[in-house]
Amino acid sequence: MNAQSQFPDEQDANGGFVRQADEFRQWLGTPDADQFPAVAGRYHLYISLACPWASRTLIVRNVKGLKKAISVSVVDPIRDEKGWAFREGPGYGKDPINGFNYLSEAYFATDAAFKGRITVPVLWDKEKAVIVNNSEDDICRMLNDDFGAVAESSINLFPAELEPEHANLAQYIYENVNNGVYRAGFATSQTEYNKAFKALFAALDELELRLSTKRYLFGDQIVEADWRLFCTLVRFDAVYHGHFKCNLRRIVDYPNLHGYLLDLFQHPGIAGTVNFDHIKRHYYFTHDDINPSRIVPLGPALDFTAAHGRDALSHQDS
Ligand SMILES: N[C@@H](CCC(=O)N[C@@H](CS)C(=O)NCC(=O)O)C(=O)O
Repeated sequence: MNAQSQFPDEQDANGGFVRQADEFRQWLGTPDADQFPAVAGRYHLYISLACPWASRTLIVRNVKGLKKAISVSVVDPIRDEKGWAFREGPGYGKDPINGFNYLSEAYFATDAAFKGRITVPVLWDKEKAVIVNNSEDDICRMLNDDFGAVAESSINLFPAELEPEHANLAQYIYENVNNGVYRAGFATSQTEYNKAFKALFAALDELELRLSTKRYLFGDQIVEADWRLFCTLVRFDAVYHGHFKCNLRRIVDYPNLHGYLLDLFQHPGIAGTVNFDHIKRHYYFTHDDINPSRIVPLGPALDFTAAHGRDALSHQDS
């Protein structure tokens, strides 16, 4: 018999965690350009700084130079039975756009019959007052592709010449690392936990090797898959290692992954997207099936300002 699941609707018969599909998948610019033109000032991102999926959208917004064009608000990291809420606190605040108390209000304003889990990130259209999209993959792609000259940076996080390898690696990272830590943490049977755990550490070993000769996943250029991997790595030692029982090794035990993590953390616009108070309080407090005492550990000591030593790998290949 399997243990009680954190999300009973997202559990298979073997005790494996099967994530729900994103519900809102409309696109900015073409082909829905009349509906949702990609213009400055019209869209708002609702995020949690605890959430790895939402943080990726914030990172893409920052590195693309869309801070002025797309506004952001941050929910309270503590999610209770009413879901994500807007309250005043350190690093989060009230909803400046709609005055919502709960993120669920955005979902029900868009679809009164919505029945799934209320998740971040959400890309909100201030003009139509609806959710455009709640898939972080779609949102990252739209922020990269669709804002043209509105984006202050011309960096391309999805270079055409790297496809399809980039998409394949992103999918591999999603399955084994980003969602792999959740599959380990939310498993309700030993067998499913073991499977997720082994796949996760096999993937980390493979990525460690890959990063021994390349500064970033594809050489000198930072692409979306790097930020995707970063969002899990930066949370790993603080929460996944303990809370999700991903404890074969820590990221500090992998010389290349650790240096790579520090390198990305120290990239302009990134450190401010990482909030360990939100990250730790969210995971340890909110998943009460996994941590019923809701005690938030005080450690580990982490130093993201240490020298990363990765510059030497630049220009070696790619
Ligand atoms: N859209 C993402 C998932 C987003 C997601 O699950 N976000 C979490 C926070 S990390 C959330 O909002 N959870 C709300 C809940 O569990 O009720 C995906 O399907 O891959």
